Amino acid sequence: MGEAPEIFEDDLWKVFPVGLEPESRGYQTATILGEKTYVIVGSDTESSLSIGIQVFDKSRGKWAIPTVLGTKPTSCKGHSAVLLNKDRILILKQDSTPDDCTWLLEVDTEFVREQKKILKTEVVAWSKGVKGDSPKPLVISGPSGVGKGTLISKLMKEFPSTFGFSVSHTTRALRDKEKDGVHYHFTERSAMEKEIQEGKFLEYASVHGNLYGTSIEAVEMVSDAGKRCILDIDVQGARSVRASFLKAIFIFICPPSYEELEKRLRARGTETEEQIQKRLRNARAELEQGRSSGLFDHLLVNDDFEMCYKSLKKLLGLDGSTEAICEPSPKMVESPVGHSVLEMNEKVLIHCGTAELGKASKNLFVLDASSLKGGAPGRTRGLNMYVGDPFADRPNGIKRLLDPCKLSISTN
Ligand SMILES: Nc1nc2c(ncn2[C@@H]2O[C@H](COP(=O)(O)OP(=O)(O)O)[C@@H](O)[C@H]2O)c(=O)[nH]1
Ligand SMILES: Nc1ncnc2c1ncn2[C@@H]1O[C@H](COP(=O)(O)OP(=O)(O)O)[C@@H](O)[C@H]1O
Repeated sequence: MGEAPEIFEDDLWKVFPVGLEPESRGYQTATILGEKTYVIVGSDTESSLSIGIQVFDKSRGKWAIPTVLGTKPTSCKGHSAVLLNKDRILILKQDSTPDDCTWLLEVDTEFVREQKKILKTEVVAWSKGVKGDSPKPLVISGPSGVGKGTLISKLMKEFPSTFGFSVSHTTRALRDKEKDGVHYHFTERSAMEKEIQEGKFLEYASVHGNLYGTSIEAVEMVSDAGKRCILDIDVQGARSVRASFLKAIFIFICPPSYEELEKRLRARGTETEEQIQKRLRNARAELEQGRSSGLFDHLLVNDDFEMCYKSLKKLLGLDGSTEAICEPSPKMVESPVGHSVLEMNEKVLIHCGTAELGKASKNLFVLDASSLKGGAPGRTRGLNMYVGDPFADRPNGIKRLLDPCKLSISTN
């Protein structure tokens, strides 16, 4: 599927890189941006369920295999590709589920340009397209034993469909009552370091002698479910998130006194004396930074637990008794089963590929890409799809189509 420019028909395949000669490729699209042509090759054979990318630089007459960042889509029976905003390629996967059909390959966005400078190679980056926006995540920090976990658990219990927890990775040992994949992803240091190298983490830090980190996927999975993501991370991590692409609300929890903090840590009984001493030493620096750095939007003192919980709910606008954070839950873009696409002024026309004559006009969808948010290394949000006609607001425009074809298109 997708339009391959003429140049590919004969000439380029003669110089196509080893391993991607015509016989071995399943299907491909070619998208031109300036001097570069991005060839996206998919295969739906069982041995190779992946999408590969090659870049042809016309000015140098050379092919390059770029460094590919971000979570990649799995392959499918075919895809359409269209250049969007002159910096990314919109990919619609054929025959895929609604939550997996829309992907973006960034080829010249700010993020990609930055990565090209750092890595000194050709770089492209994937992100998944998601309909609507997501609620701003909450970053909650504070010294060990201050009560972060207790506050977060209570909030999630009272508002289960509003909040979701970002499950961090850590190299520390599992405590009694903790579950792998629920409280943390307990992992080996070497495996975690490898994933950090691969750009899969939003932030990471060495805390009390162990490595902790938030994967991009951990946050995006909560947002995909339409929930506000809560990150329980240390001050170093909060600083990294502040500097990242993620726009969040930063809350610092303080103890009423250092002595009370020590009392709570001991009463919890989950650490050895040596570990308690280490946590208490670190608490001094954390409290200083948390209180004075200007990093946090809100400071809460956890003296009386119920009072502190009430203050937390108040600042989140949850002091009413019902569960209500009035932000729309994002839904994945739903797309037609088979299609061809064409880009016009930030609107993408998607033509449903049924062969039935006379029904063609009913199968026109418009994807509005004029207010995209986010992007690699996370999700691209703000893609909106509707049935209709992009010229509807023009005097001589084609009549707006309101008759959805058999496919369901979700709206906000
Ligand atoms: N930077 C960072 N810190 C984390 C992450 N997950 C947990 N932490 C922090 O690591 C510290 C230790 O956490 P933990 O071992 O669960 O002990 P606790 O805070 O005493 O319950 C706390 O300050 C957490 O906020 C993470 O993904 N990134
Ligand atoms: N306001 C409070 N007053 C007294 N004890 C508290 C209060 N908040 C939390 N705790 C207790 O302090 C201990 C540490 O709390 P926890 O939530 O595990 O801290 P953190 O996640 O910040 O390390 C727990 O045993 C918890 O029950």
